[in-house]
Amino acid sequence: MCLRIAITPGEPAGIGPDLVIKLAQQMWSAQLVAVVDRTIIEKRAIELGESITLLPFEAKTEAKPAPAGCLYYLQVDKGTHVQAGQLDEKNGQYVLETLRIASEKNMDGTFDAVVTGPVHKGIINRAGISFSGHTEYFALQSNTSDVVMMLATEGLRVALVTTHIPLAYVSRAVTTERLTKVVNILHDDLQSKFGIEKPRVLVCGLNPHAGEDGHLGREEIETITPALTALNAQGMNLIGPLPADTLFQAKYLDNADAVLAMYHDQGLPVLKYKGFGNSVNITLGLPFIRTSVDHGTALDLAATGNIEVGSFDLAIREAIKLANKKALN
Ligand SMILES: NC(=O)c1ccc[n+]([C@@H]2O[C@H](COP(=O)([O-])OP(=O)(O)OC[C@H]3O[C@@H](n4cnc5c(N)ncnc54)[C@H](O)[C@@H]3O)[C@@H](O)[C@H]2O)c1
Ligand SMILES: N[C@H](C(=O)O)[C@H](O)COP(=O)(O)O
Repeated sequence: MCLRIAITPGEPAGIGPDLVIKLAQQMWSAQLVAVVDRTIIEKRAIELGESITLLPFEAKTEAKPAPAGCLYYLQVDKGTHVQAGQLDEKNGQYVLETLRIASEKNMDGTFDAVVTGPVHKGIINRAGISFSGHTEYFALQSNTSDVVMMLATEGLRVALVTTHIPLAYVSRAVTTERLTKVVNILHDDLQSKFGIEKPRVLVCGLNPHAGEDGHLGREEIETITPALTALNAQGMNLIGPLPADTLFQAKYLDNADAVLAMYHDQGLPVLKYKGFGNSVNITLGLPFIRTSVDHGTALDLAATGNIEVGSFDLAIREAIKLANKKALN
């Protein structure tokens, strides 16, 4: 069976189109379908000096991979002219529309997964649309109340209790209810998607030194420890809350399947320091498979050809692997 994978290149002024063009130079085992305005790809290919043949996607025909140098596309009309490196809010709605279509067509079974290129959250908001990230957007589109952001690189997986919220809101967002839901989603997906029978998860504290017995904050005593105790009583293997500044060392990580961080910049800088460009972002708990790159729009590099494709390549491979596993179950 040939899988069908939707690819959203993301912000058109960023490196998403470049990544798609470069990765289409090889033949994939699945049918990759870019959800995009074809003129963006054609123009960027000329700017990069790459050749690419675009093939219209037809859902009714049998899925088959495109030959190297070719790419299937599903047309979505852009809002305005695209200049590499120059954000334009008139394309904000266009970017969102590519995500909406990818989501809808994953929900209806047209696609087996979606791999997203980087979007610029700021310009979408400037277009008048409240948007904090793909993770939250896909949750909303698929009517899923709770999802979990997890990034993975060789030897390290980091999942987050909270995602794209201001730091000032984090303490209030780390509730027993949210922790319980996140741990359950993480546990289930580590088992079902990654084949880990009894996941062992290291859980960070929220405060410096995990609160230092309450002298540096009480969230560990009042919220995190009781939640972990209750979940461990149900048979989970959660270790923590541990001081986040010292848990990221081989001594602890070698025996762990994932780290659960309380907030974005507690866990992701460590993950990206270890594996930037070679990591994948996976949304857990969604009704469909979604992977993404570990980097942003890199506006400074659009149309230069001077980009690393490692993370996008990994995101596609991971999506294919997860979709194959799902198809076998
Ligand atoms: N998956 C996503 O949609 C995603 C992920 C992260 C950030 N973002 C968004 O991207 C925008 C820009 O964020 P930023 O400037 O913090 O991060 P960035 O990743 O765009 O850039 C950080 C640095 O890394 C470099 N870089 C990034 N990707 C690269 C690649 N593939 N090859 C070579 N160099 C690369 C850039 O040139 C820059 O120097 C923000 O709006 C942010 O929210 C989106
Ligand atoms: N938090 C992600 C990262 O740092 O790589 C990134 O902003 C993308 O998030 P979404 O997948 O929710 O867009």
